[in-house]
Amino acid sequence: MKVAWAGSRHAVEVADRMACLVASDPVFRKDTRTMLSRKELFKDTLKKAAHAWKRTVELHLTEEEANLLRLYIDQPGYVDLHWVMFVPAIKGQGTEEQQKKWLTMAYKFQIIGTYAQTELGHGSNVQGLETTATFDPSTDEFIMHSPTLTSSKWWPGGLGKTSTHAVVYARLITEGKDYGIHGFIMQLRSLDDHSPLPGITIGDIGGKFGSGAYNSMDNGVMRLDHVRIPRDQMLMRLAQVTREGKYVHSDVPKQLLYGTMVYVRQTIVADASRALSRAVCIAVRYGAIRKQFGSKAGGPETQVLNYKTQQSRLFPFLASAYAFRFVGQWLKWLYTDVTQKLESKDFSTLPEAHACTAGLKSVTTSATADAIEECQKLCGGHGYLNSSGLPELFAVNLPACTYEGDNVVLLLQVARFLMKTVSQVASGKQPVGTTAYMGNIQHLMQCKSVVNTVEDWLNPAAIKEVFEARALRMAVNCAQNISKAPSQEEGFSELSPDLVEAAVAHVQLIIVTKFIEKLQEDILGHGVKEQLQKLCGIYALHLIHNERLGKLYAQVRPNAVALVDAFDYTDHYLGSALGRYDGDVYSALYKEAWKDPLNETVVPDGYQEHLRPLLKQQLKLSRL
Ligand SMILES: CCCCC/C=C\C/C=C\C/C=C\C/C=C\C/C=C\C=C\C(=O)SCCNC(=O)CCNC(=O)[C@H](O)C(C)(C)COP(=O)(O)OP(=O)(O)OC[C@H]1O[C@@H](n2cnc3c(N)ncnc32)[C@H](O)[C@@H]1OP(=O)(O)O
Ligand SMILES: Cc1cc2nc3c(=O)[nH]c(=O)nc-3n(C[C@H](O)[C@H](O)[C@H](O)COP(=O)(O)OP(=O)(O)OC[C@H]3O[C@@H](n4cnc5c(N)ncnc54)[C@H](O)[C@@H]3O)c2cc1C
Repeated sequence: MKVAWAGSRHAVEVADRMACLVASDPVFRKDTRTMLSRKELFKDTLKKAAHAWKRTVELHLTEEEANLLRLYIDQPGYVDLHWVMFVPAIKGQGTEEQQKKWLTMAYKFQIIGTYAQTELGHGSNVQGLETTATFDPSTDEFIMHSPTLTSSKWWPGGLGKTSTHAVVYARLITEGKDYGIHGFIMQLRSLDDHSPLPGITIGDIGGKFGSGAYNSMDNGVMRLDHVRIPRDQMLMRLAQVTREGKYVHSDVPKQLLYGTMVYVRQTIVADASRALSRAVCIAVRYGAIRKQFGSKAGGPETQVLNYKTQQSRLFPFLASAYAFRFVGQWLKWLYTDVTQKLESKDFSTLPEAHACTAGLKSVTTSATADAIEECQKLCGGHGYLNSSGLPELFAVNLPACTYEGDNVVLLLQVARFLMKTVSQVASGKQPVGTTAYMGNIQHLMQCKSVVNTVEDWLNPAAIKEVFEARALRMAVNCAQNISKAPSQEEGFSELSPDLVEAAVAHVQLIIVTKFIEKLQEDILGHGVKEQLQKLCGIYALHLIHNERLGKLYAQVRPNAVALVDAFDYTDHYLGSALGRYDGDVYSALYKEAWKDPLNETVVPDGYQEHLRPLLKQQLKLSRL
């Protein structure tokens, strides 16, 4: 089962090695992280990142191993933005020459970069960004400026205190004309003493939700006051400005400017499956240990995991963790395929890549955030403790519903793609890729229920057809209602709640389809495929509230712990007294409690000043 989850024996081996490397290194301890002040936590993050780099160099780690090291350290910090966004942005939007110059320094960590797109006034609406980059032909420079308060760059990770450079997105103005948003490389801080360069005001935007969590990341604010950069620091793969100031657009779609976001969205689907699997691992293992209430005859108490209500709340999340893992593996293939096609100037699959990355990022992160919160409740009071690992897991992963694109905004992008497809089908064009099912419109719009017997509900072909019919009917219904509106734009706006639902149905069809396709592969291990088939059934049927679920839950229960052990997480990475592999929950909870600084003294600070006088006064009053 480990191989099915990890993807290959090699992946299992590398993951185990990196997880143990982190778990065995005291510098990477994280059990006291939620007890640190914001400044202590930030400094701890700098220490960990520097140590991780040192170990990477000492051990000659590969890029795959170094990424896993960063992942198992599990502490958001500037390195994430450097590797996950700054480097990909230069790769995707820089010329060969610019890549050579800047990536050489970035790979050697001679500079630390971030991705500065969002502003105080605009995040979702990229075309509404206000920062300006005005070309000055007299000096062959761009003048980078924040013309308004709302144009302040706001949120970029690492911007506050660590990044020395950034890819800054700004309105390109030359010869008096505004050509819209383009990317520029800017140095922000001195490489000698780390002080901000002239004209740059920069700092952290302040504390964020949850203790520990994303507070390890210095999300920053930056204002630019007519800062000059050389013309060759405009990322010029997609468009150029000549020495004379002429704007020249390359023969590539302007949406490639958004390429970095598409890349990160596809990685986030894998992150969501990982975060969800961690929460499910904790809740399932704890549910097998925790006993509450026994038979009336005074028999042994019952494992809470045996309660049908616990199973009906928890097992869909177990199934979703596997479903998101498999669709994330497919999405990584799709992204790679589209990127290869782009190299040969084949842009035909760009819309599909945008719709799939946007839709899957949205659906998986929303489901994961909701599931982690529910896993906290599934663990009762102890799920609320930081030592359970669940509050921090929730706090770190909740923003994934917003960063890299607000989930509703992204679903509306999917809806736009679906409406275009429906109109193309109406004009006789055969859809391909993830919308191919829409070409079967006659059959799917009229087909009676393809599932008549209870057993049909476990027939993958029948389930797939049910999800195709559901998605198609919702999309066609929206298209028909939009066509009745005074204009396409008004109709789209009026129908946007329904369009979001139709987009979710389409994305859930993709997830179900990829789970079914995964089960058609050779899957190693005795009985593994059968278990995955049950999880596929649970994932699909829980989305349409089917009465077969109870039987499936009962069939999965005996293997539930084995299914979460297959995630192969160390206790260090799981970071949970409830989810420990050895199940020694109560002694772990008790031990963790005493680490809290509040327990450093038996009589608490503040007693003499505030509690003792009060108690004495009340005692005196009671004797009057
Ligand atoms: C982080 C640490 C965690 C610790 C754990 C450790 C390790 C974990 C491993 C790695 C970390 C993983 C993840 C962490 C990474 C990120 C988190 C941290 C940082 C976050 C960074 C950010 O948030 S960066 C900023 C993100 N911002 C956005 O996403 C903005 C969203 N808005 C947009 O994308 C656009 O504004 C828009 C798409 C909504 C609208 O764009 P617009 O230009 O207005 O276009 P239209 O809507 O008019 O459409 C025009 C046509 O273009 C098509 N299109 C739009 N977008 C794209 C695209 N991206 N690709 C291709 N095509 C696109 C659109 O479909 C239209 O086409 P048609 O005209 O044919 O319909
Ligand atoms: C932890 C974290 C890290 C981040 N890191 C970075 C970073 O490194 N670099 C960077 O550039 N940015 C970063 N961001 C910013 C992030 O990308 C934006 O917050 C995100 O794109 C959402 O944009 P917004 O904040 O403007 O939300 P808004 O768009 O203002 O959303 C507010 C509400 O308006 C709704 N809404 C907006 N437009 C529409 C519409 N057309 N139709 C219907 N509803 C709509 C949304 O659904 C939402 O409910 C980060 C954010 C977070 C939380």
